[in-house]
Amino acid sequence: MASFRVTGGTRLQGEIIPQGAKNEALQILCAVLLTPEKVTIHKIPNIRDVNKLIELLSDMGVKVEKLGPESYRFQADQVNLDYLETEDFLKKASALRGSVMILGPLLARFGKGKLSKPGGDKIGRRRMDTHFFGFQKLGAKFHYDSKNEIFHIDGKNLKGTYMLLDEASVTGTANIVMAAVLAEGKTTIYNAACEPYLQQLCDMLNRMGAKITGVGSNLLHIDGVKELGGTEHTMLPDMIEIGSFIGMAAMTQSEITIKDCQIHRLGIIPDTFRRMGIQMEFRGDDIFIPAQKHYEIETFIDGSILTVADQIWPGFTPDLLSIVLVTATQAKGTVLVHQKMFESRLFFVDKLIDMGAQIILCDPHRATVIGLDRKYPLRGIRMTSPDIRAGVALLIAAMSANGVSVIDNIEQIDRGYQNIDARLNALGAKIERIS
Ligand SMILES: CC(=O)N[C@H]1[C@@H](OP(=O)(O)OP(=O)(O)OC[C@H]2O[C@@H](n3ccc(=O)[nH]c3=O)[C@H](O)[C@@H]2O)O[C@H](CO)[C@@H](O)[C@@H]1O
Ligand SMILES: C=C(OP(=O)(O)O)C(=O)O
Repeated sequence: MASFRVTGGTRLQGEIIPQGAKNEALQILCAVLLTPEKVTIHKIPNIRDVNKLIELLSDMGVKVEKLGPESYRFQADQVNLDYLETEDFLKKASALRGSVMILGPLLARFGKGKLSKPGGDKIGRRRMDTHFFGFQKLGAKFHYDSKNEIFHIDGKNLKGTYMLLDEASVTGTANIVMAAVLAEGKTTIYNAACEPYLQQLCDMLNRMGAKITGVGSNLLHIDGVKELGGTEHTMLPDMIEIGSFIGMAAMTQSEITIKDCQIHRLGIIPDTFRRMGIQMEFRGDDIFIPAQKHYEIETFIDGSILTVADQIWPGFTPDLLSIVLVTATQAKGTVLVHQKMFESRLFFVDKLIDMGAQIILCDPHRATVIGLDRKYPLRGIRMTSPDIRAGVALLIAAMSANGVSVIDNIEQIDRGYQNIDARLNALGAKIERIS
């Protein structure tokens, strides 16, 4: 297990380019299985989860050609379905959450799919019922081998239908859309998730010949087609990384410019950080954040405590709540952070409390942060990163703290943040990777 040794108290300065979006990449990479033709993808982040998925695709027989540091070409013209029967496949697939999205394409194109329980963050219950209900509505048969924790899905000749999803699951919607594009007839998906990741996936599928309308809304209409062709696709900048950099700049009193953010695709993210008192300026498509000694959290109009809660898109993404929370620890004012979706994502606050932050964990879903307004800096400590976003929140806390911190289990951070130590050190951070 590797660790970061972080010397706190340094200010960052300069420009940083966000990586391609992790959660978009996981969807887009799975979609290459839908066609025997070549698919070229740009701005693929060089992160653990994405690299594991590329390796899995390659082991399944997909031809993978690296064209440049962030560009690859894939061709799934000879997928080896026998590989799905191996222990190696089950083990590799269960190493990340995103692997679940190979099921939709496999079902659509080959009439069957199989997967062991996917990995990803241990942030509470992460059910997958929506995925399988959707496949079943399209006519597939689902079987769960509970002893070995293996999901089986079978069904040739999928038929389009109407479905109302029981929840707007992000990966669930992606999976069902990828199964439905090759089903016969019309599929309507209501209560679909509509994150930019999904908009990008649908746009890419349409370029491959799919017929999807309603993209960006929670009502998707899909006219099934017989086959899909190749295409070229470029990933959006990672909005979670952008939000992480905004919080990091505020906490460390740094002046940074986040380049090429595609601001119009960030939804409510910039406004949410503004409500935390963080100044930012849009300069074309860059976000400039000035060094700020103080930032004051707004109250609601009636004077009551601001609540920042997660919601399905276009609400505030749950993946940035840990960043909002850590940023609030040095703000002036109070905020209630309400993590509705996951029940184990706020427990990392005990580490921030050890560092000197004033936080009351009201229950597993809600934490009240009383900002210190920099009257007392956080203290460096040794801690473990429990999940990807808490990991970066702890990194931000350590960068702002007095003294040295050690963060263990940084594999969690490496899952989703590309070369983060080197990129931040280039701006003046002092982060050392130790093993
Ligand atoms: C690889 C990937 O893309 N992972 C993202 C994806 O995970 P993932 O697709 O696994 O998450 P889901 O959208 O399925 O669900 C997230 C959680 O929220 C709950 N839920 C979901 C929808 C809803 O309307 N109400 C509700 O309570 C679910 O039961 C689950 O506990 O979406 C999550 C929610 O944005 C993000 O945190 C993950 O980073
Ligand atoms: C929870 C996350 O990832 P995963 O779904 O891959 O665990 C995340 O990206 O914040």
